[in-house]
Formats: sequence, structure tokens, C-alpha cells
Amino acid sequence: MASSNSLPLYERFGHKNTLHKVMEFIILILLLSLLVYRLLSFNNHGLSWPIAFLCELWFTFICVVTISNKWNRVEHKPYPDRLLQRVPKDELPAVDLFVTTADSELEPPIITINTVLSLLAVDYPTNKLACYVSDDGCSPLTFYSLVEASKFAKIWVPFCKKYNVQVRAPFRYFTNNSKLSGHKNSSMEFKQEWKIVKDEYEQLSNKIEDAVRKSINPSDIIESDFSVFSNIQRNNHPTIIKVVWENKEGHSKQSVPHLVYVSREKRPKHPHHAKAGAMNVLTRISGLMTNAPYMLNVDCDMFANNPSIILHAMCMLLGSKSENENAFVQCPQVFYDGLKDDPFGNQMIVLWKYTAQGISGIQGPFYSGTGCVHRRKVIYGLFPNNVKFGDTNPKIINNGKSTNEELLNTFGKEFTKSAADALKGKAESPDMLSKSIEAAYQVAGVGYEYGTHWGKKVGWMYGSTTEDVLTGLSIHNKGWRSILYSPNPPAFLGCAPTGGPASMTQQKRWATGLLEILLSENCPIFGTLFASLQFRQCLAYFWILSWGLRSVPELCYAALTAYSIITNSHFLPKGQEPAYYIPIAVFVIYNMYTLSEHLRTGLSIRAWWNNQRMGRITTISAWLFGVLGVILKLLGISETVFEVTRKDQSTSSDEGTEDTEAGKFTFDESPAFIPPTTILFLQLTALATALLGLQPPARDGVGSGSLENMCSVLLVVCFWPFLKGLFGPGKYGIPLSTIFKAAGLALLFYTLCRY
Ligand SMILES: O=c1ccn([C@@H]2O[C@H](COP(=O)(O)OP(=O)(O)O[C@H]3O[C@H](CO)[C@@H](O)[C@H](O)[C@H]3O)[C@@H](O)[C@H]2O)c(=O)[nH]1
Ligand SMILES: [Mn+2]
Repeated sequence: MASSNSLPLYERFGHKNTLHKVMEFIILILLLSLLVYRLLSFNNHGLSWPIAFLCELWFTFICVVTISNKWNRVEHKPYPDRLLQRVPKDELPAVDLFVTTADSELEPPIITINTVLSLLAVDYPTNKLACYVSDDGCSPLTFYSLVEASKFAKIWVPFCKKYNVQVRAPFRYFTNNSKLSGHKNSSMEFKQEWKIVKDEYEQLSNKIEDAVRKSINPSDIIESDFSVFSNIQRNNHPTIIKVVWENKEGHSKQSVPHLVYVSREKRPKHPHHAKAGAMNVLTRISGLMTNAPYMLNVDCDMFANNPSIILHAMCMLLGSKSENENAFVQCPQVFYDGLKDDPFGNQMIVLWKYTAQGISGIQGPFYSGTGCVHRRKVIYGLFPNNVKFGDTNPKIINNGKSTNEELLNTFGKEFTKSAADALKGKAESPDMLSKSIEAAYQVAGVGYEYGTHWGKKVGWMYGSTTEDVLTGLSIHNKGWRSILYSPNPPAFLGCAPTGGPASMTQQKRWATGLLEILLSENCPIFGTLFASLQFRQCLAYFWILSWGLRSVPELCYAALTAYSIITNSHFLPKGQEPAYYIPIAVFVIYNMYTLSEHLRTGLSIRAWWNNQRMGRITTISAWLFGVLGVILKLLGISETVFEVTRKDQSTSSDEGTEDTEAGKFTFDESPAFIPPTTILFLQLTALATALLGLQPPARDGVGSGSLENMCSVLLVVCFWPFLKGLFGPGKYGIPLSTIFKAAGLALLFYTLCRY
């Protein structure tokens, strides 16, 4: 792809942020002085002093890591026009598109097919794309929906390209443009086509809705295709691979990319490795069918919102100085129809902006599971120094040699040739998908991976419920870099979980998975010591992998607050000491700092507050339980499982009544709600003790003071949703059993404090 045209295909811009850096340093200095104060006054205080010291040591360390993470924030800008000038359209590299779904109830098929349709319609030559859908739910409904969607795609894809439609997920397109009036394009032809396409989409969604409601049996419709689904159990069934649509027309205005449905074999006694397992099967099947050198993967709810995204990603992957620089391009996770002011604190807008851009300036963003384009070679375990374009003897294992035997041991028999081709950069694929179906069945079986390196050295890595971070880490360990790309409009949009329980499930899984990595042989420290992970990237990984661990110091600090008031002792400096102002200053500056991050991102004060509050709630509920989950796993008592997050169907505008309720916190029987409820009870008890003058006399003359009281009030304010939950009806109320358990724990704590 050499060309005289030497303009770069993408550029990198740094952000200066002096004010933030100054604030970060002030906070760090204040925290350090608090530590010094603790050390100087270590004697004459009880047990609360060392506990507070350890907590503050942790907070200080996290502060240092955060400073490192955000030190050089960078952004990237691609130049697709330059790419198109340099590479003729039909010489652009092929890209395989992966969509995963796992449960047709939690992940309604209409959502999945919208994602698929948006991918099929991206602005990229259709003969260079192939879309593979993995269905771990083995659901005939999902399959039926895909078959119907592929028929609709034949008018949808050409329509989008002809009129340069911006949002190519039809459900979004038609809710945003539900009336033709006010549309930019007003030609007669457009109006007619728009109406036809809209009608067709309505029919499609009605069909799927009907099928979901069981009023029609999908098997009546395409019988022969459906027989394989009869009497099938989700967790015990053979592989099903169906070429839903094969593009035999090449690249033309009317053509639609290949679409393949895959439900890999599942057997109760064989581990399936959740999403990581599904991704590896997709990698192999696509390797046999199309073997594209690049692979995009999205979760079933993450539709392509920016039709140029693949072209843009290609700029960054093809435009690096050498091919051995960037392993993958990750787009931020952005959500559509996000609730106003982020009441559940899970839209992560500030996180993606400040932290991810910062890490982008070190070795590159973490791989976050969706909205990411990988080089296939990288997924096959290649090291950057082994990649030479068209290298005839690629080395997978970093010892300089790769024999056929190595390939066989690594990838398995049926896959040796495909892997060798991909590693060599040979882009030959069979001219007919159906020719490779038989081999595809073999690589999708439960037994295929035994004796190979899938999940260990190549492919998506096993051993964590956050397989994404683990897979990205193994790539960074090899010395690869990665790129964060945040285009406007956002590349992909998905659904953020709403309601308390769904958020808790997700956060618990993340905390578990991340901690699993930290406590395994994949701990990033080894990556820095023995492999090519940069030191600051190691810190960045530590920052995310330790999310769950944060619950411990936060819980201790909250408990100390109550303990001090109940026993009339103190763990924070007293009014007459100069150190009194340290915690106050930390509190004020830290909040100004986070507030300014939110305001600069265009978010409201309310959104800032919600994020602060949910930060505290999530940490001592879901994250704490994540830690417990890992401890149980380490003790061999239980296994960690991948619980899929519920994806709510888009709340359309006519459900206005629901809106005000949507942001309200909801509860279920989950034990994760016990610790926050307990903490709330403890603070209320403590404050009541203080207000009613029931505190025992202070032992050393200095009892609890204003700082402890302020802390306690602050905690009550943070846990306000739980206070309301004590009295809320139905799902808005904390279940009685949870309340009793929490009250019991609080009483136990109180008694232990007093005696
Ligand atoms: O056994 C499984 C379980 C899940 N999935 C798919 O994995 C994706 C992510 O699941 P979801 O429940 O939406 O989890 P989230 O917490 O929203 O996902 C984030 O976190 C996960 C790791 O915890 C990553 O895998 C995801 O890519 C990332 O978006 C979905 O497409 C699922 O269909 C499977 O294919 N098989
Ligand atoms: Mn998701």
C-alpha cells in the first residue's frame, strides 16, 4: 500500500489541563500530610487510628494512580479521505463483524437485529464485510428474527446508502424521524421510498413481536430451517450454523454483506467460557469462511451509530507508522436514551472522557468488550516485533520459529491452514461460504479447544467474567499499543442498565471479573516485570482491576464514622488541631475537581451528584459482593458466573408517564443491598445517639467531634435512595428480609461497640 502521498491517515492531539493537574497535586499533598499527622499521633489512640491510616494509605495510592492515568490525555482524529485517495475502495481490507447474544428474553431479538442491520449498512464495500451472530441462547426466535431481518436488509441497506442515512439502526431512525415532514430530503422519490421502508420495518417488527408473543410459531414459517431447533435445550445441544444470507453479487449498490447465524455446541459437562468462548468460536468460524484480517465486535445492543466507523478505524490501523504498532481501536461505550442526569451512575461519560483518554496517552485504552476493531493476527497471539507485512514465516510464540506442529498445537487441526494464512496476511477465502460449513461445524464443537491454546495463548482469554479486560491485557503485555477513538456522533450506542438490580448485577460481575485477573497469574505486575507492559499502563490496569477492593477501605471508613460517634471517640482530627482542616480541604477540593470534570463534559450538577452518590453505593454493595464472589471461588466453594444484563427495549416517547419513575432506585432480594442498608442504619443510630445525648463519656476527654458528625450526615445523604427504599412500595422498597438482616447486623455492630 505504498504511496507517494505521505500525509498521515490519522493524528494524535494532546490535551493540556493545568488546572486539573494542580488540583490533583494539592489533593495528593493534603492526603500525604494526613498520613504524616496519623503517624505523628499514632500512640494515644485506639484501634481506629491504624484502621484509618490503612484506609487513607489506600486512598493516597489511588490518588497517585489517578494522577498517572490522567497525566497525558490524548485524542485521535482520522482522515478517511486520505485513505480513500490512497487505497481504491475495492482494495480496502475485509472486516468480519461479530455480534454476541445470549438470551432472547433478557436481550430481545428486535434489539439484536437492529444492531445487525446497522452493521450490514455501514459505509464500507459490502463484499468486504461479513456479519456473524453468536447466539448462546440457541433461540429459534433469534434465528427467525435474523432471517426476517436479512430480507428487510435488502431494502434497508441500499436505502441507507442512497440517501446517506445517518443512523442505520431502523428503530432509532424511525423514532427520530417518525414523521416525514421536517426531513431534510424532500424529493418525491425519497418520500415514496421512505414510506415503503418504514412500512416494511413495521411489518418486520410486528412479525417479531408476534413470534415473541407466541401467537405464531416461527416453525410454521420456515420449516426446514427450524427443525434443528425442535426440542432443544439451551445448555445441551449440537452446533447450529446457518448461512442466513450469502452475498454473491460482490460490491454493488444493491448488495448486502454475508450474514451467518451460529449457536455453538453446548454440553453440561463442558465449560463454555461465556462470552469469551462465544468469541473464540466466531473467530474460528469466520476464519474458515472469510478470514478477514480485521474483526469488529459488538454486544447485541450496541448498534453502529456512525456509519463511517469502520473506515475511520481502518485509518488508524492502516495509518500507523508500522503495522506493529496498534493492536486494536476501541470506541467508548455510549448509551442511547440514557436517563436524565444518569441516576444510576452507569453512563460512564466522564470516565471515558478523562480516564480513558488519559490511559490512551500511555499504552492505549483497555479493550472493553464492545465497539472494538482488532487485527486478527493480534488475536492469534502475534507479538509486535514478529509482524512484517507478508512475512512468510510468522512466529506466534516469541522464540523466532513457528512450525506446522506449533500451529497445530496452538490452533487445532482444522484450523491450521486458516491460521497460517491469517498470520501471513494472505487474504484468500473460499468463494462460497457453504463450502466451509462442514469444517465450521468441527471448530464450533465443545471438544475442539482441548489440547489447543485457545483461551490461554490465543483468542479471547478465559478465566475471568471480564474477558475483555483480560484479553486486552494479554495484548498490551506483548508490547502492543491501542487507540481510543471517540467520534462525534458516537460510533456505537447501546443500552445502559436501568434500575438498581440490573446495575448491581453488572457492577458485581465487573468487580468479580476484574479481581479474578488481579489475583491470577495474569496480574499486570508480572506483565511489567517479565513482559512488555509499560509501568504506568500496569498502574492503569491496577486502577481498574482493584475496583472491587475499594469496597474494603470505604466500608471501614463508613463503619469507623459510626463507631466513633457511638463510642464517643474520634478518628478524625479535632477542631483545635491544625490538621482539622486537612480532611475538610480534601473534601472540598476533591468535589470541586470532580464537579469541574462533569461540567466540562457538559453534564449537570445533578449528574455529578448522582455519580458521586452511586459511586459510594456501588462500592459497598455490588463491588463488595464481587470481592466475596472471588473469595468463594478461591476457596473452591463456588464458581463465578456471567450473568447477562437485561436490555430494556427503547422507551419510546409515548411512554411519558414511565419517565419520572425510571430514574427511581429499585430493589430486589439481592444480598448486595444488605451492606448499604446496614451502613444507613448505623449512621442513623449514630446520629440519633449523638442528638439524644446518649453517647458514653469520652474516655480520654476528647470525644467524637464535628468531622465525624459531618461524615455521618454525608453518608446518610449518599444513601438517601435506601432511606426512601425503607418506605417505598413494591420494587421501590427494600424487601423486608433485607431490612431485617441489615437491622440485625447494625444491632450487632452497635452492641459490640458499646461493650
Ligand atoms: O454466555 C454468554 C454471556 C454473555 N454473552 C454476551 O456478552 C455480551 C455482554 O453481556 P452484557 O450482559 O451486556 O454485559 P455488560 O456488562 O453490559 O457488558 C460489558 O462487560 C462485559 C464483561 O463483563 C463485556 O463482555 C461486554 O462486552 C461489555 O460491554 C452480550 O452481547 C451477551 O450476549 C455471550 O455471548 N455469552
Ligand atoms: Mn451490555
